[in-house]
Amino acid sequence: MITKVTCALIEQYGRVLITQRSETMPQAMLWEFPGGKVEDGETEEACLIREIKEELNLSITPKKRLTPVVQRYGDKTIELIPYLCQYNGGTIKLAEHRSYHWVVPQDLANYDWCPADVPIMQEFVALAGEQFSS
Ligand SMILES: Nc1nc2c([nH]c(=O)n2[C@@H]2O[C@H](COP(=O)(O)OP(=O)(O)OP(=O)(O)O)[C@@H](O)[C@H]2O)c(=O)[nH]1
Repeated sequence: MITKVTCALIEQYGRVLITQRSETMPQAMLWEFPGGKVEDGETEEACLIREIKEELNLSITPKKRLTPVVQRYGDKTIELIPYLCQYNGGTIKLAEHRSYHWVVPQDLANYDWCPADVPIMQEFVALAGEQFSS
């Protein structure tokens, strides 16, 4: 069975929000785009809005679906579904994560990522590059 997991690429002032998983979470200490598992009967967008409120206390609007990544972790397989998201408001309060950074696209490759996030991070960097060259 494939578990659907959404993740949010929340942009503000040319930076994107990334979060570091805590010592006690699977993929401990690695960086990710925040999000979580889609519940039964829930849309991907509703899942993101709920997870980002629960985990970070932020209000967002999902704007554009990027390319999903299927990743095997041991005996579990996830489909990680990324969305570009608009930040609407709120002050970050970390409920689960160890830390967070607002990062410019050219610095994203310097972080130690969850394996599933690497292609998503690269797609985002390519999109950000297009914006500046047009
Ligand atoms: N949220 C999130 N999870 C990710 C990312 N990349 C990645 O491999 N995962 C994996 O996706 C799975 C689900 O993540 P999660 O644990 O945050 O989800 P959740 O809070 O809804 O679930 P839980 O309450 O059962 O732990 C984990 O195995 C996690 O390691 C990512 O960018 N964001």
